[in-house]
Amino acid sequence: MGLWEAFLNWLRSLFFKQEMELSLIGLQNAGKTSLVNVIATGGHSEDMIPTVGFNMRKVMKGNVTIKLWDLGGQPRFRSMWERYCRGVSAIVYVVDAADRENIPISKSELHDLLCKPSLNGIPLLVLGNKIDKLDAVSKQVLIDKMDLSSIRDREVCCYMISCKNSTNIDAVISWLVKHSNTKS
Ligand SMILES: Nc1nc2c(ncn2[C@@H]2O[C@H](COP(=O)(O)OP(=O)(O)OP(=O)(O)O)[C@@H](O)[C@H]2O)c(=O)[nH]1
Ligand SMILES: [Mg+2]
Repeated sequence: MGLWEAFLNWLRSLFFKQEMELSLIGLQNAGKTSLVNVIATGGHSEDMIPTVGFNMRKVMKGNVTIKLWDLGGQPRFRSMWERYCRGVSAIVYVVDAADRENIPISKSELHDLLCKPSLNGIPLLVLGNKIDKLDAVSKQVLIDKMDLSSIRDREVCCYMISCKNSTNIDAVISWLVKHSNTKS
């Protein structure tokens, strides 16, 4: 970053509240909690405990404070998703790209959620996780299977990531930081 750009960013930070609130959604075992961990500490663990209900974590990235709602993905927790997505700066939807069998369920849960009028217009970041696995689908296949092109009422972006190998996590963080001013 050049000196002038850094100066402008600093100036901008004085006028804009660099804060954002996000919700992490997706089926159980998709890797939502792993994503929070890799964003917060850079670490990955194989044995994770399924999230019961939800967890809240605050992470600082540069001068942006990101408040993350990490929700449980098991069927019994899915009815809470909408409540925790209301008013957030962005919805991050995590999909296990290697679990081909469950992608159709993930798709229908996503589209059911986006139908809710309270979530109108909230930007969506879809993450195909676990691309370190050999049977992970490609980005184009994920976009098709999740029917992302049918979503027209909001900004949609998709990245393929691996929490295990930290692949593309930097792209995720810069997308998030770029969307932090929406609440200012
Ligand atoms: N190979 C591989 N495994 C991963 C990756 N990310 C997460 N996992 C594993 O996937 C499993 C589930 O991860 P979690 O982060 O607990 O999944 P979750 O989406 O939070 O699940 P719930 O809390 O039940 O909704 C764990 O065994 C992780 O180690 C990845 O990028 N690659
Ligand atoms: Mg979890």
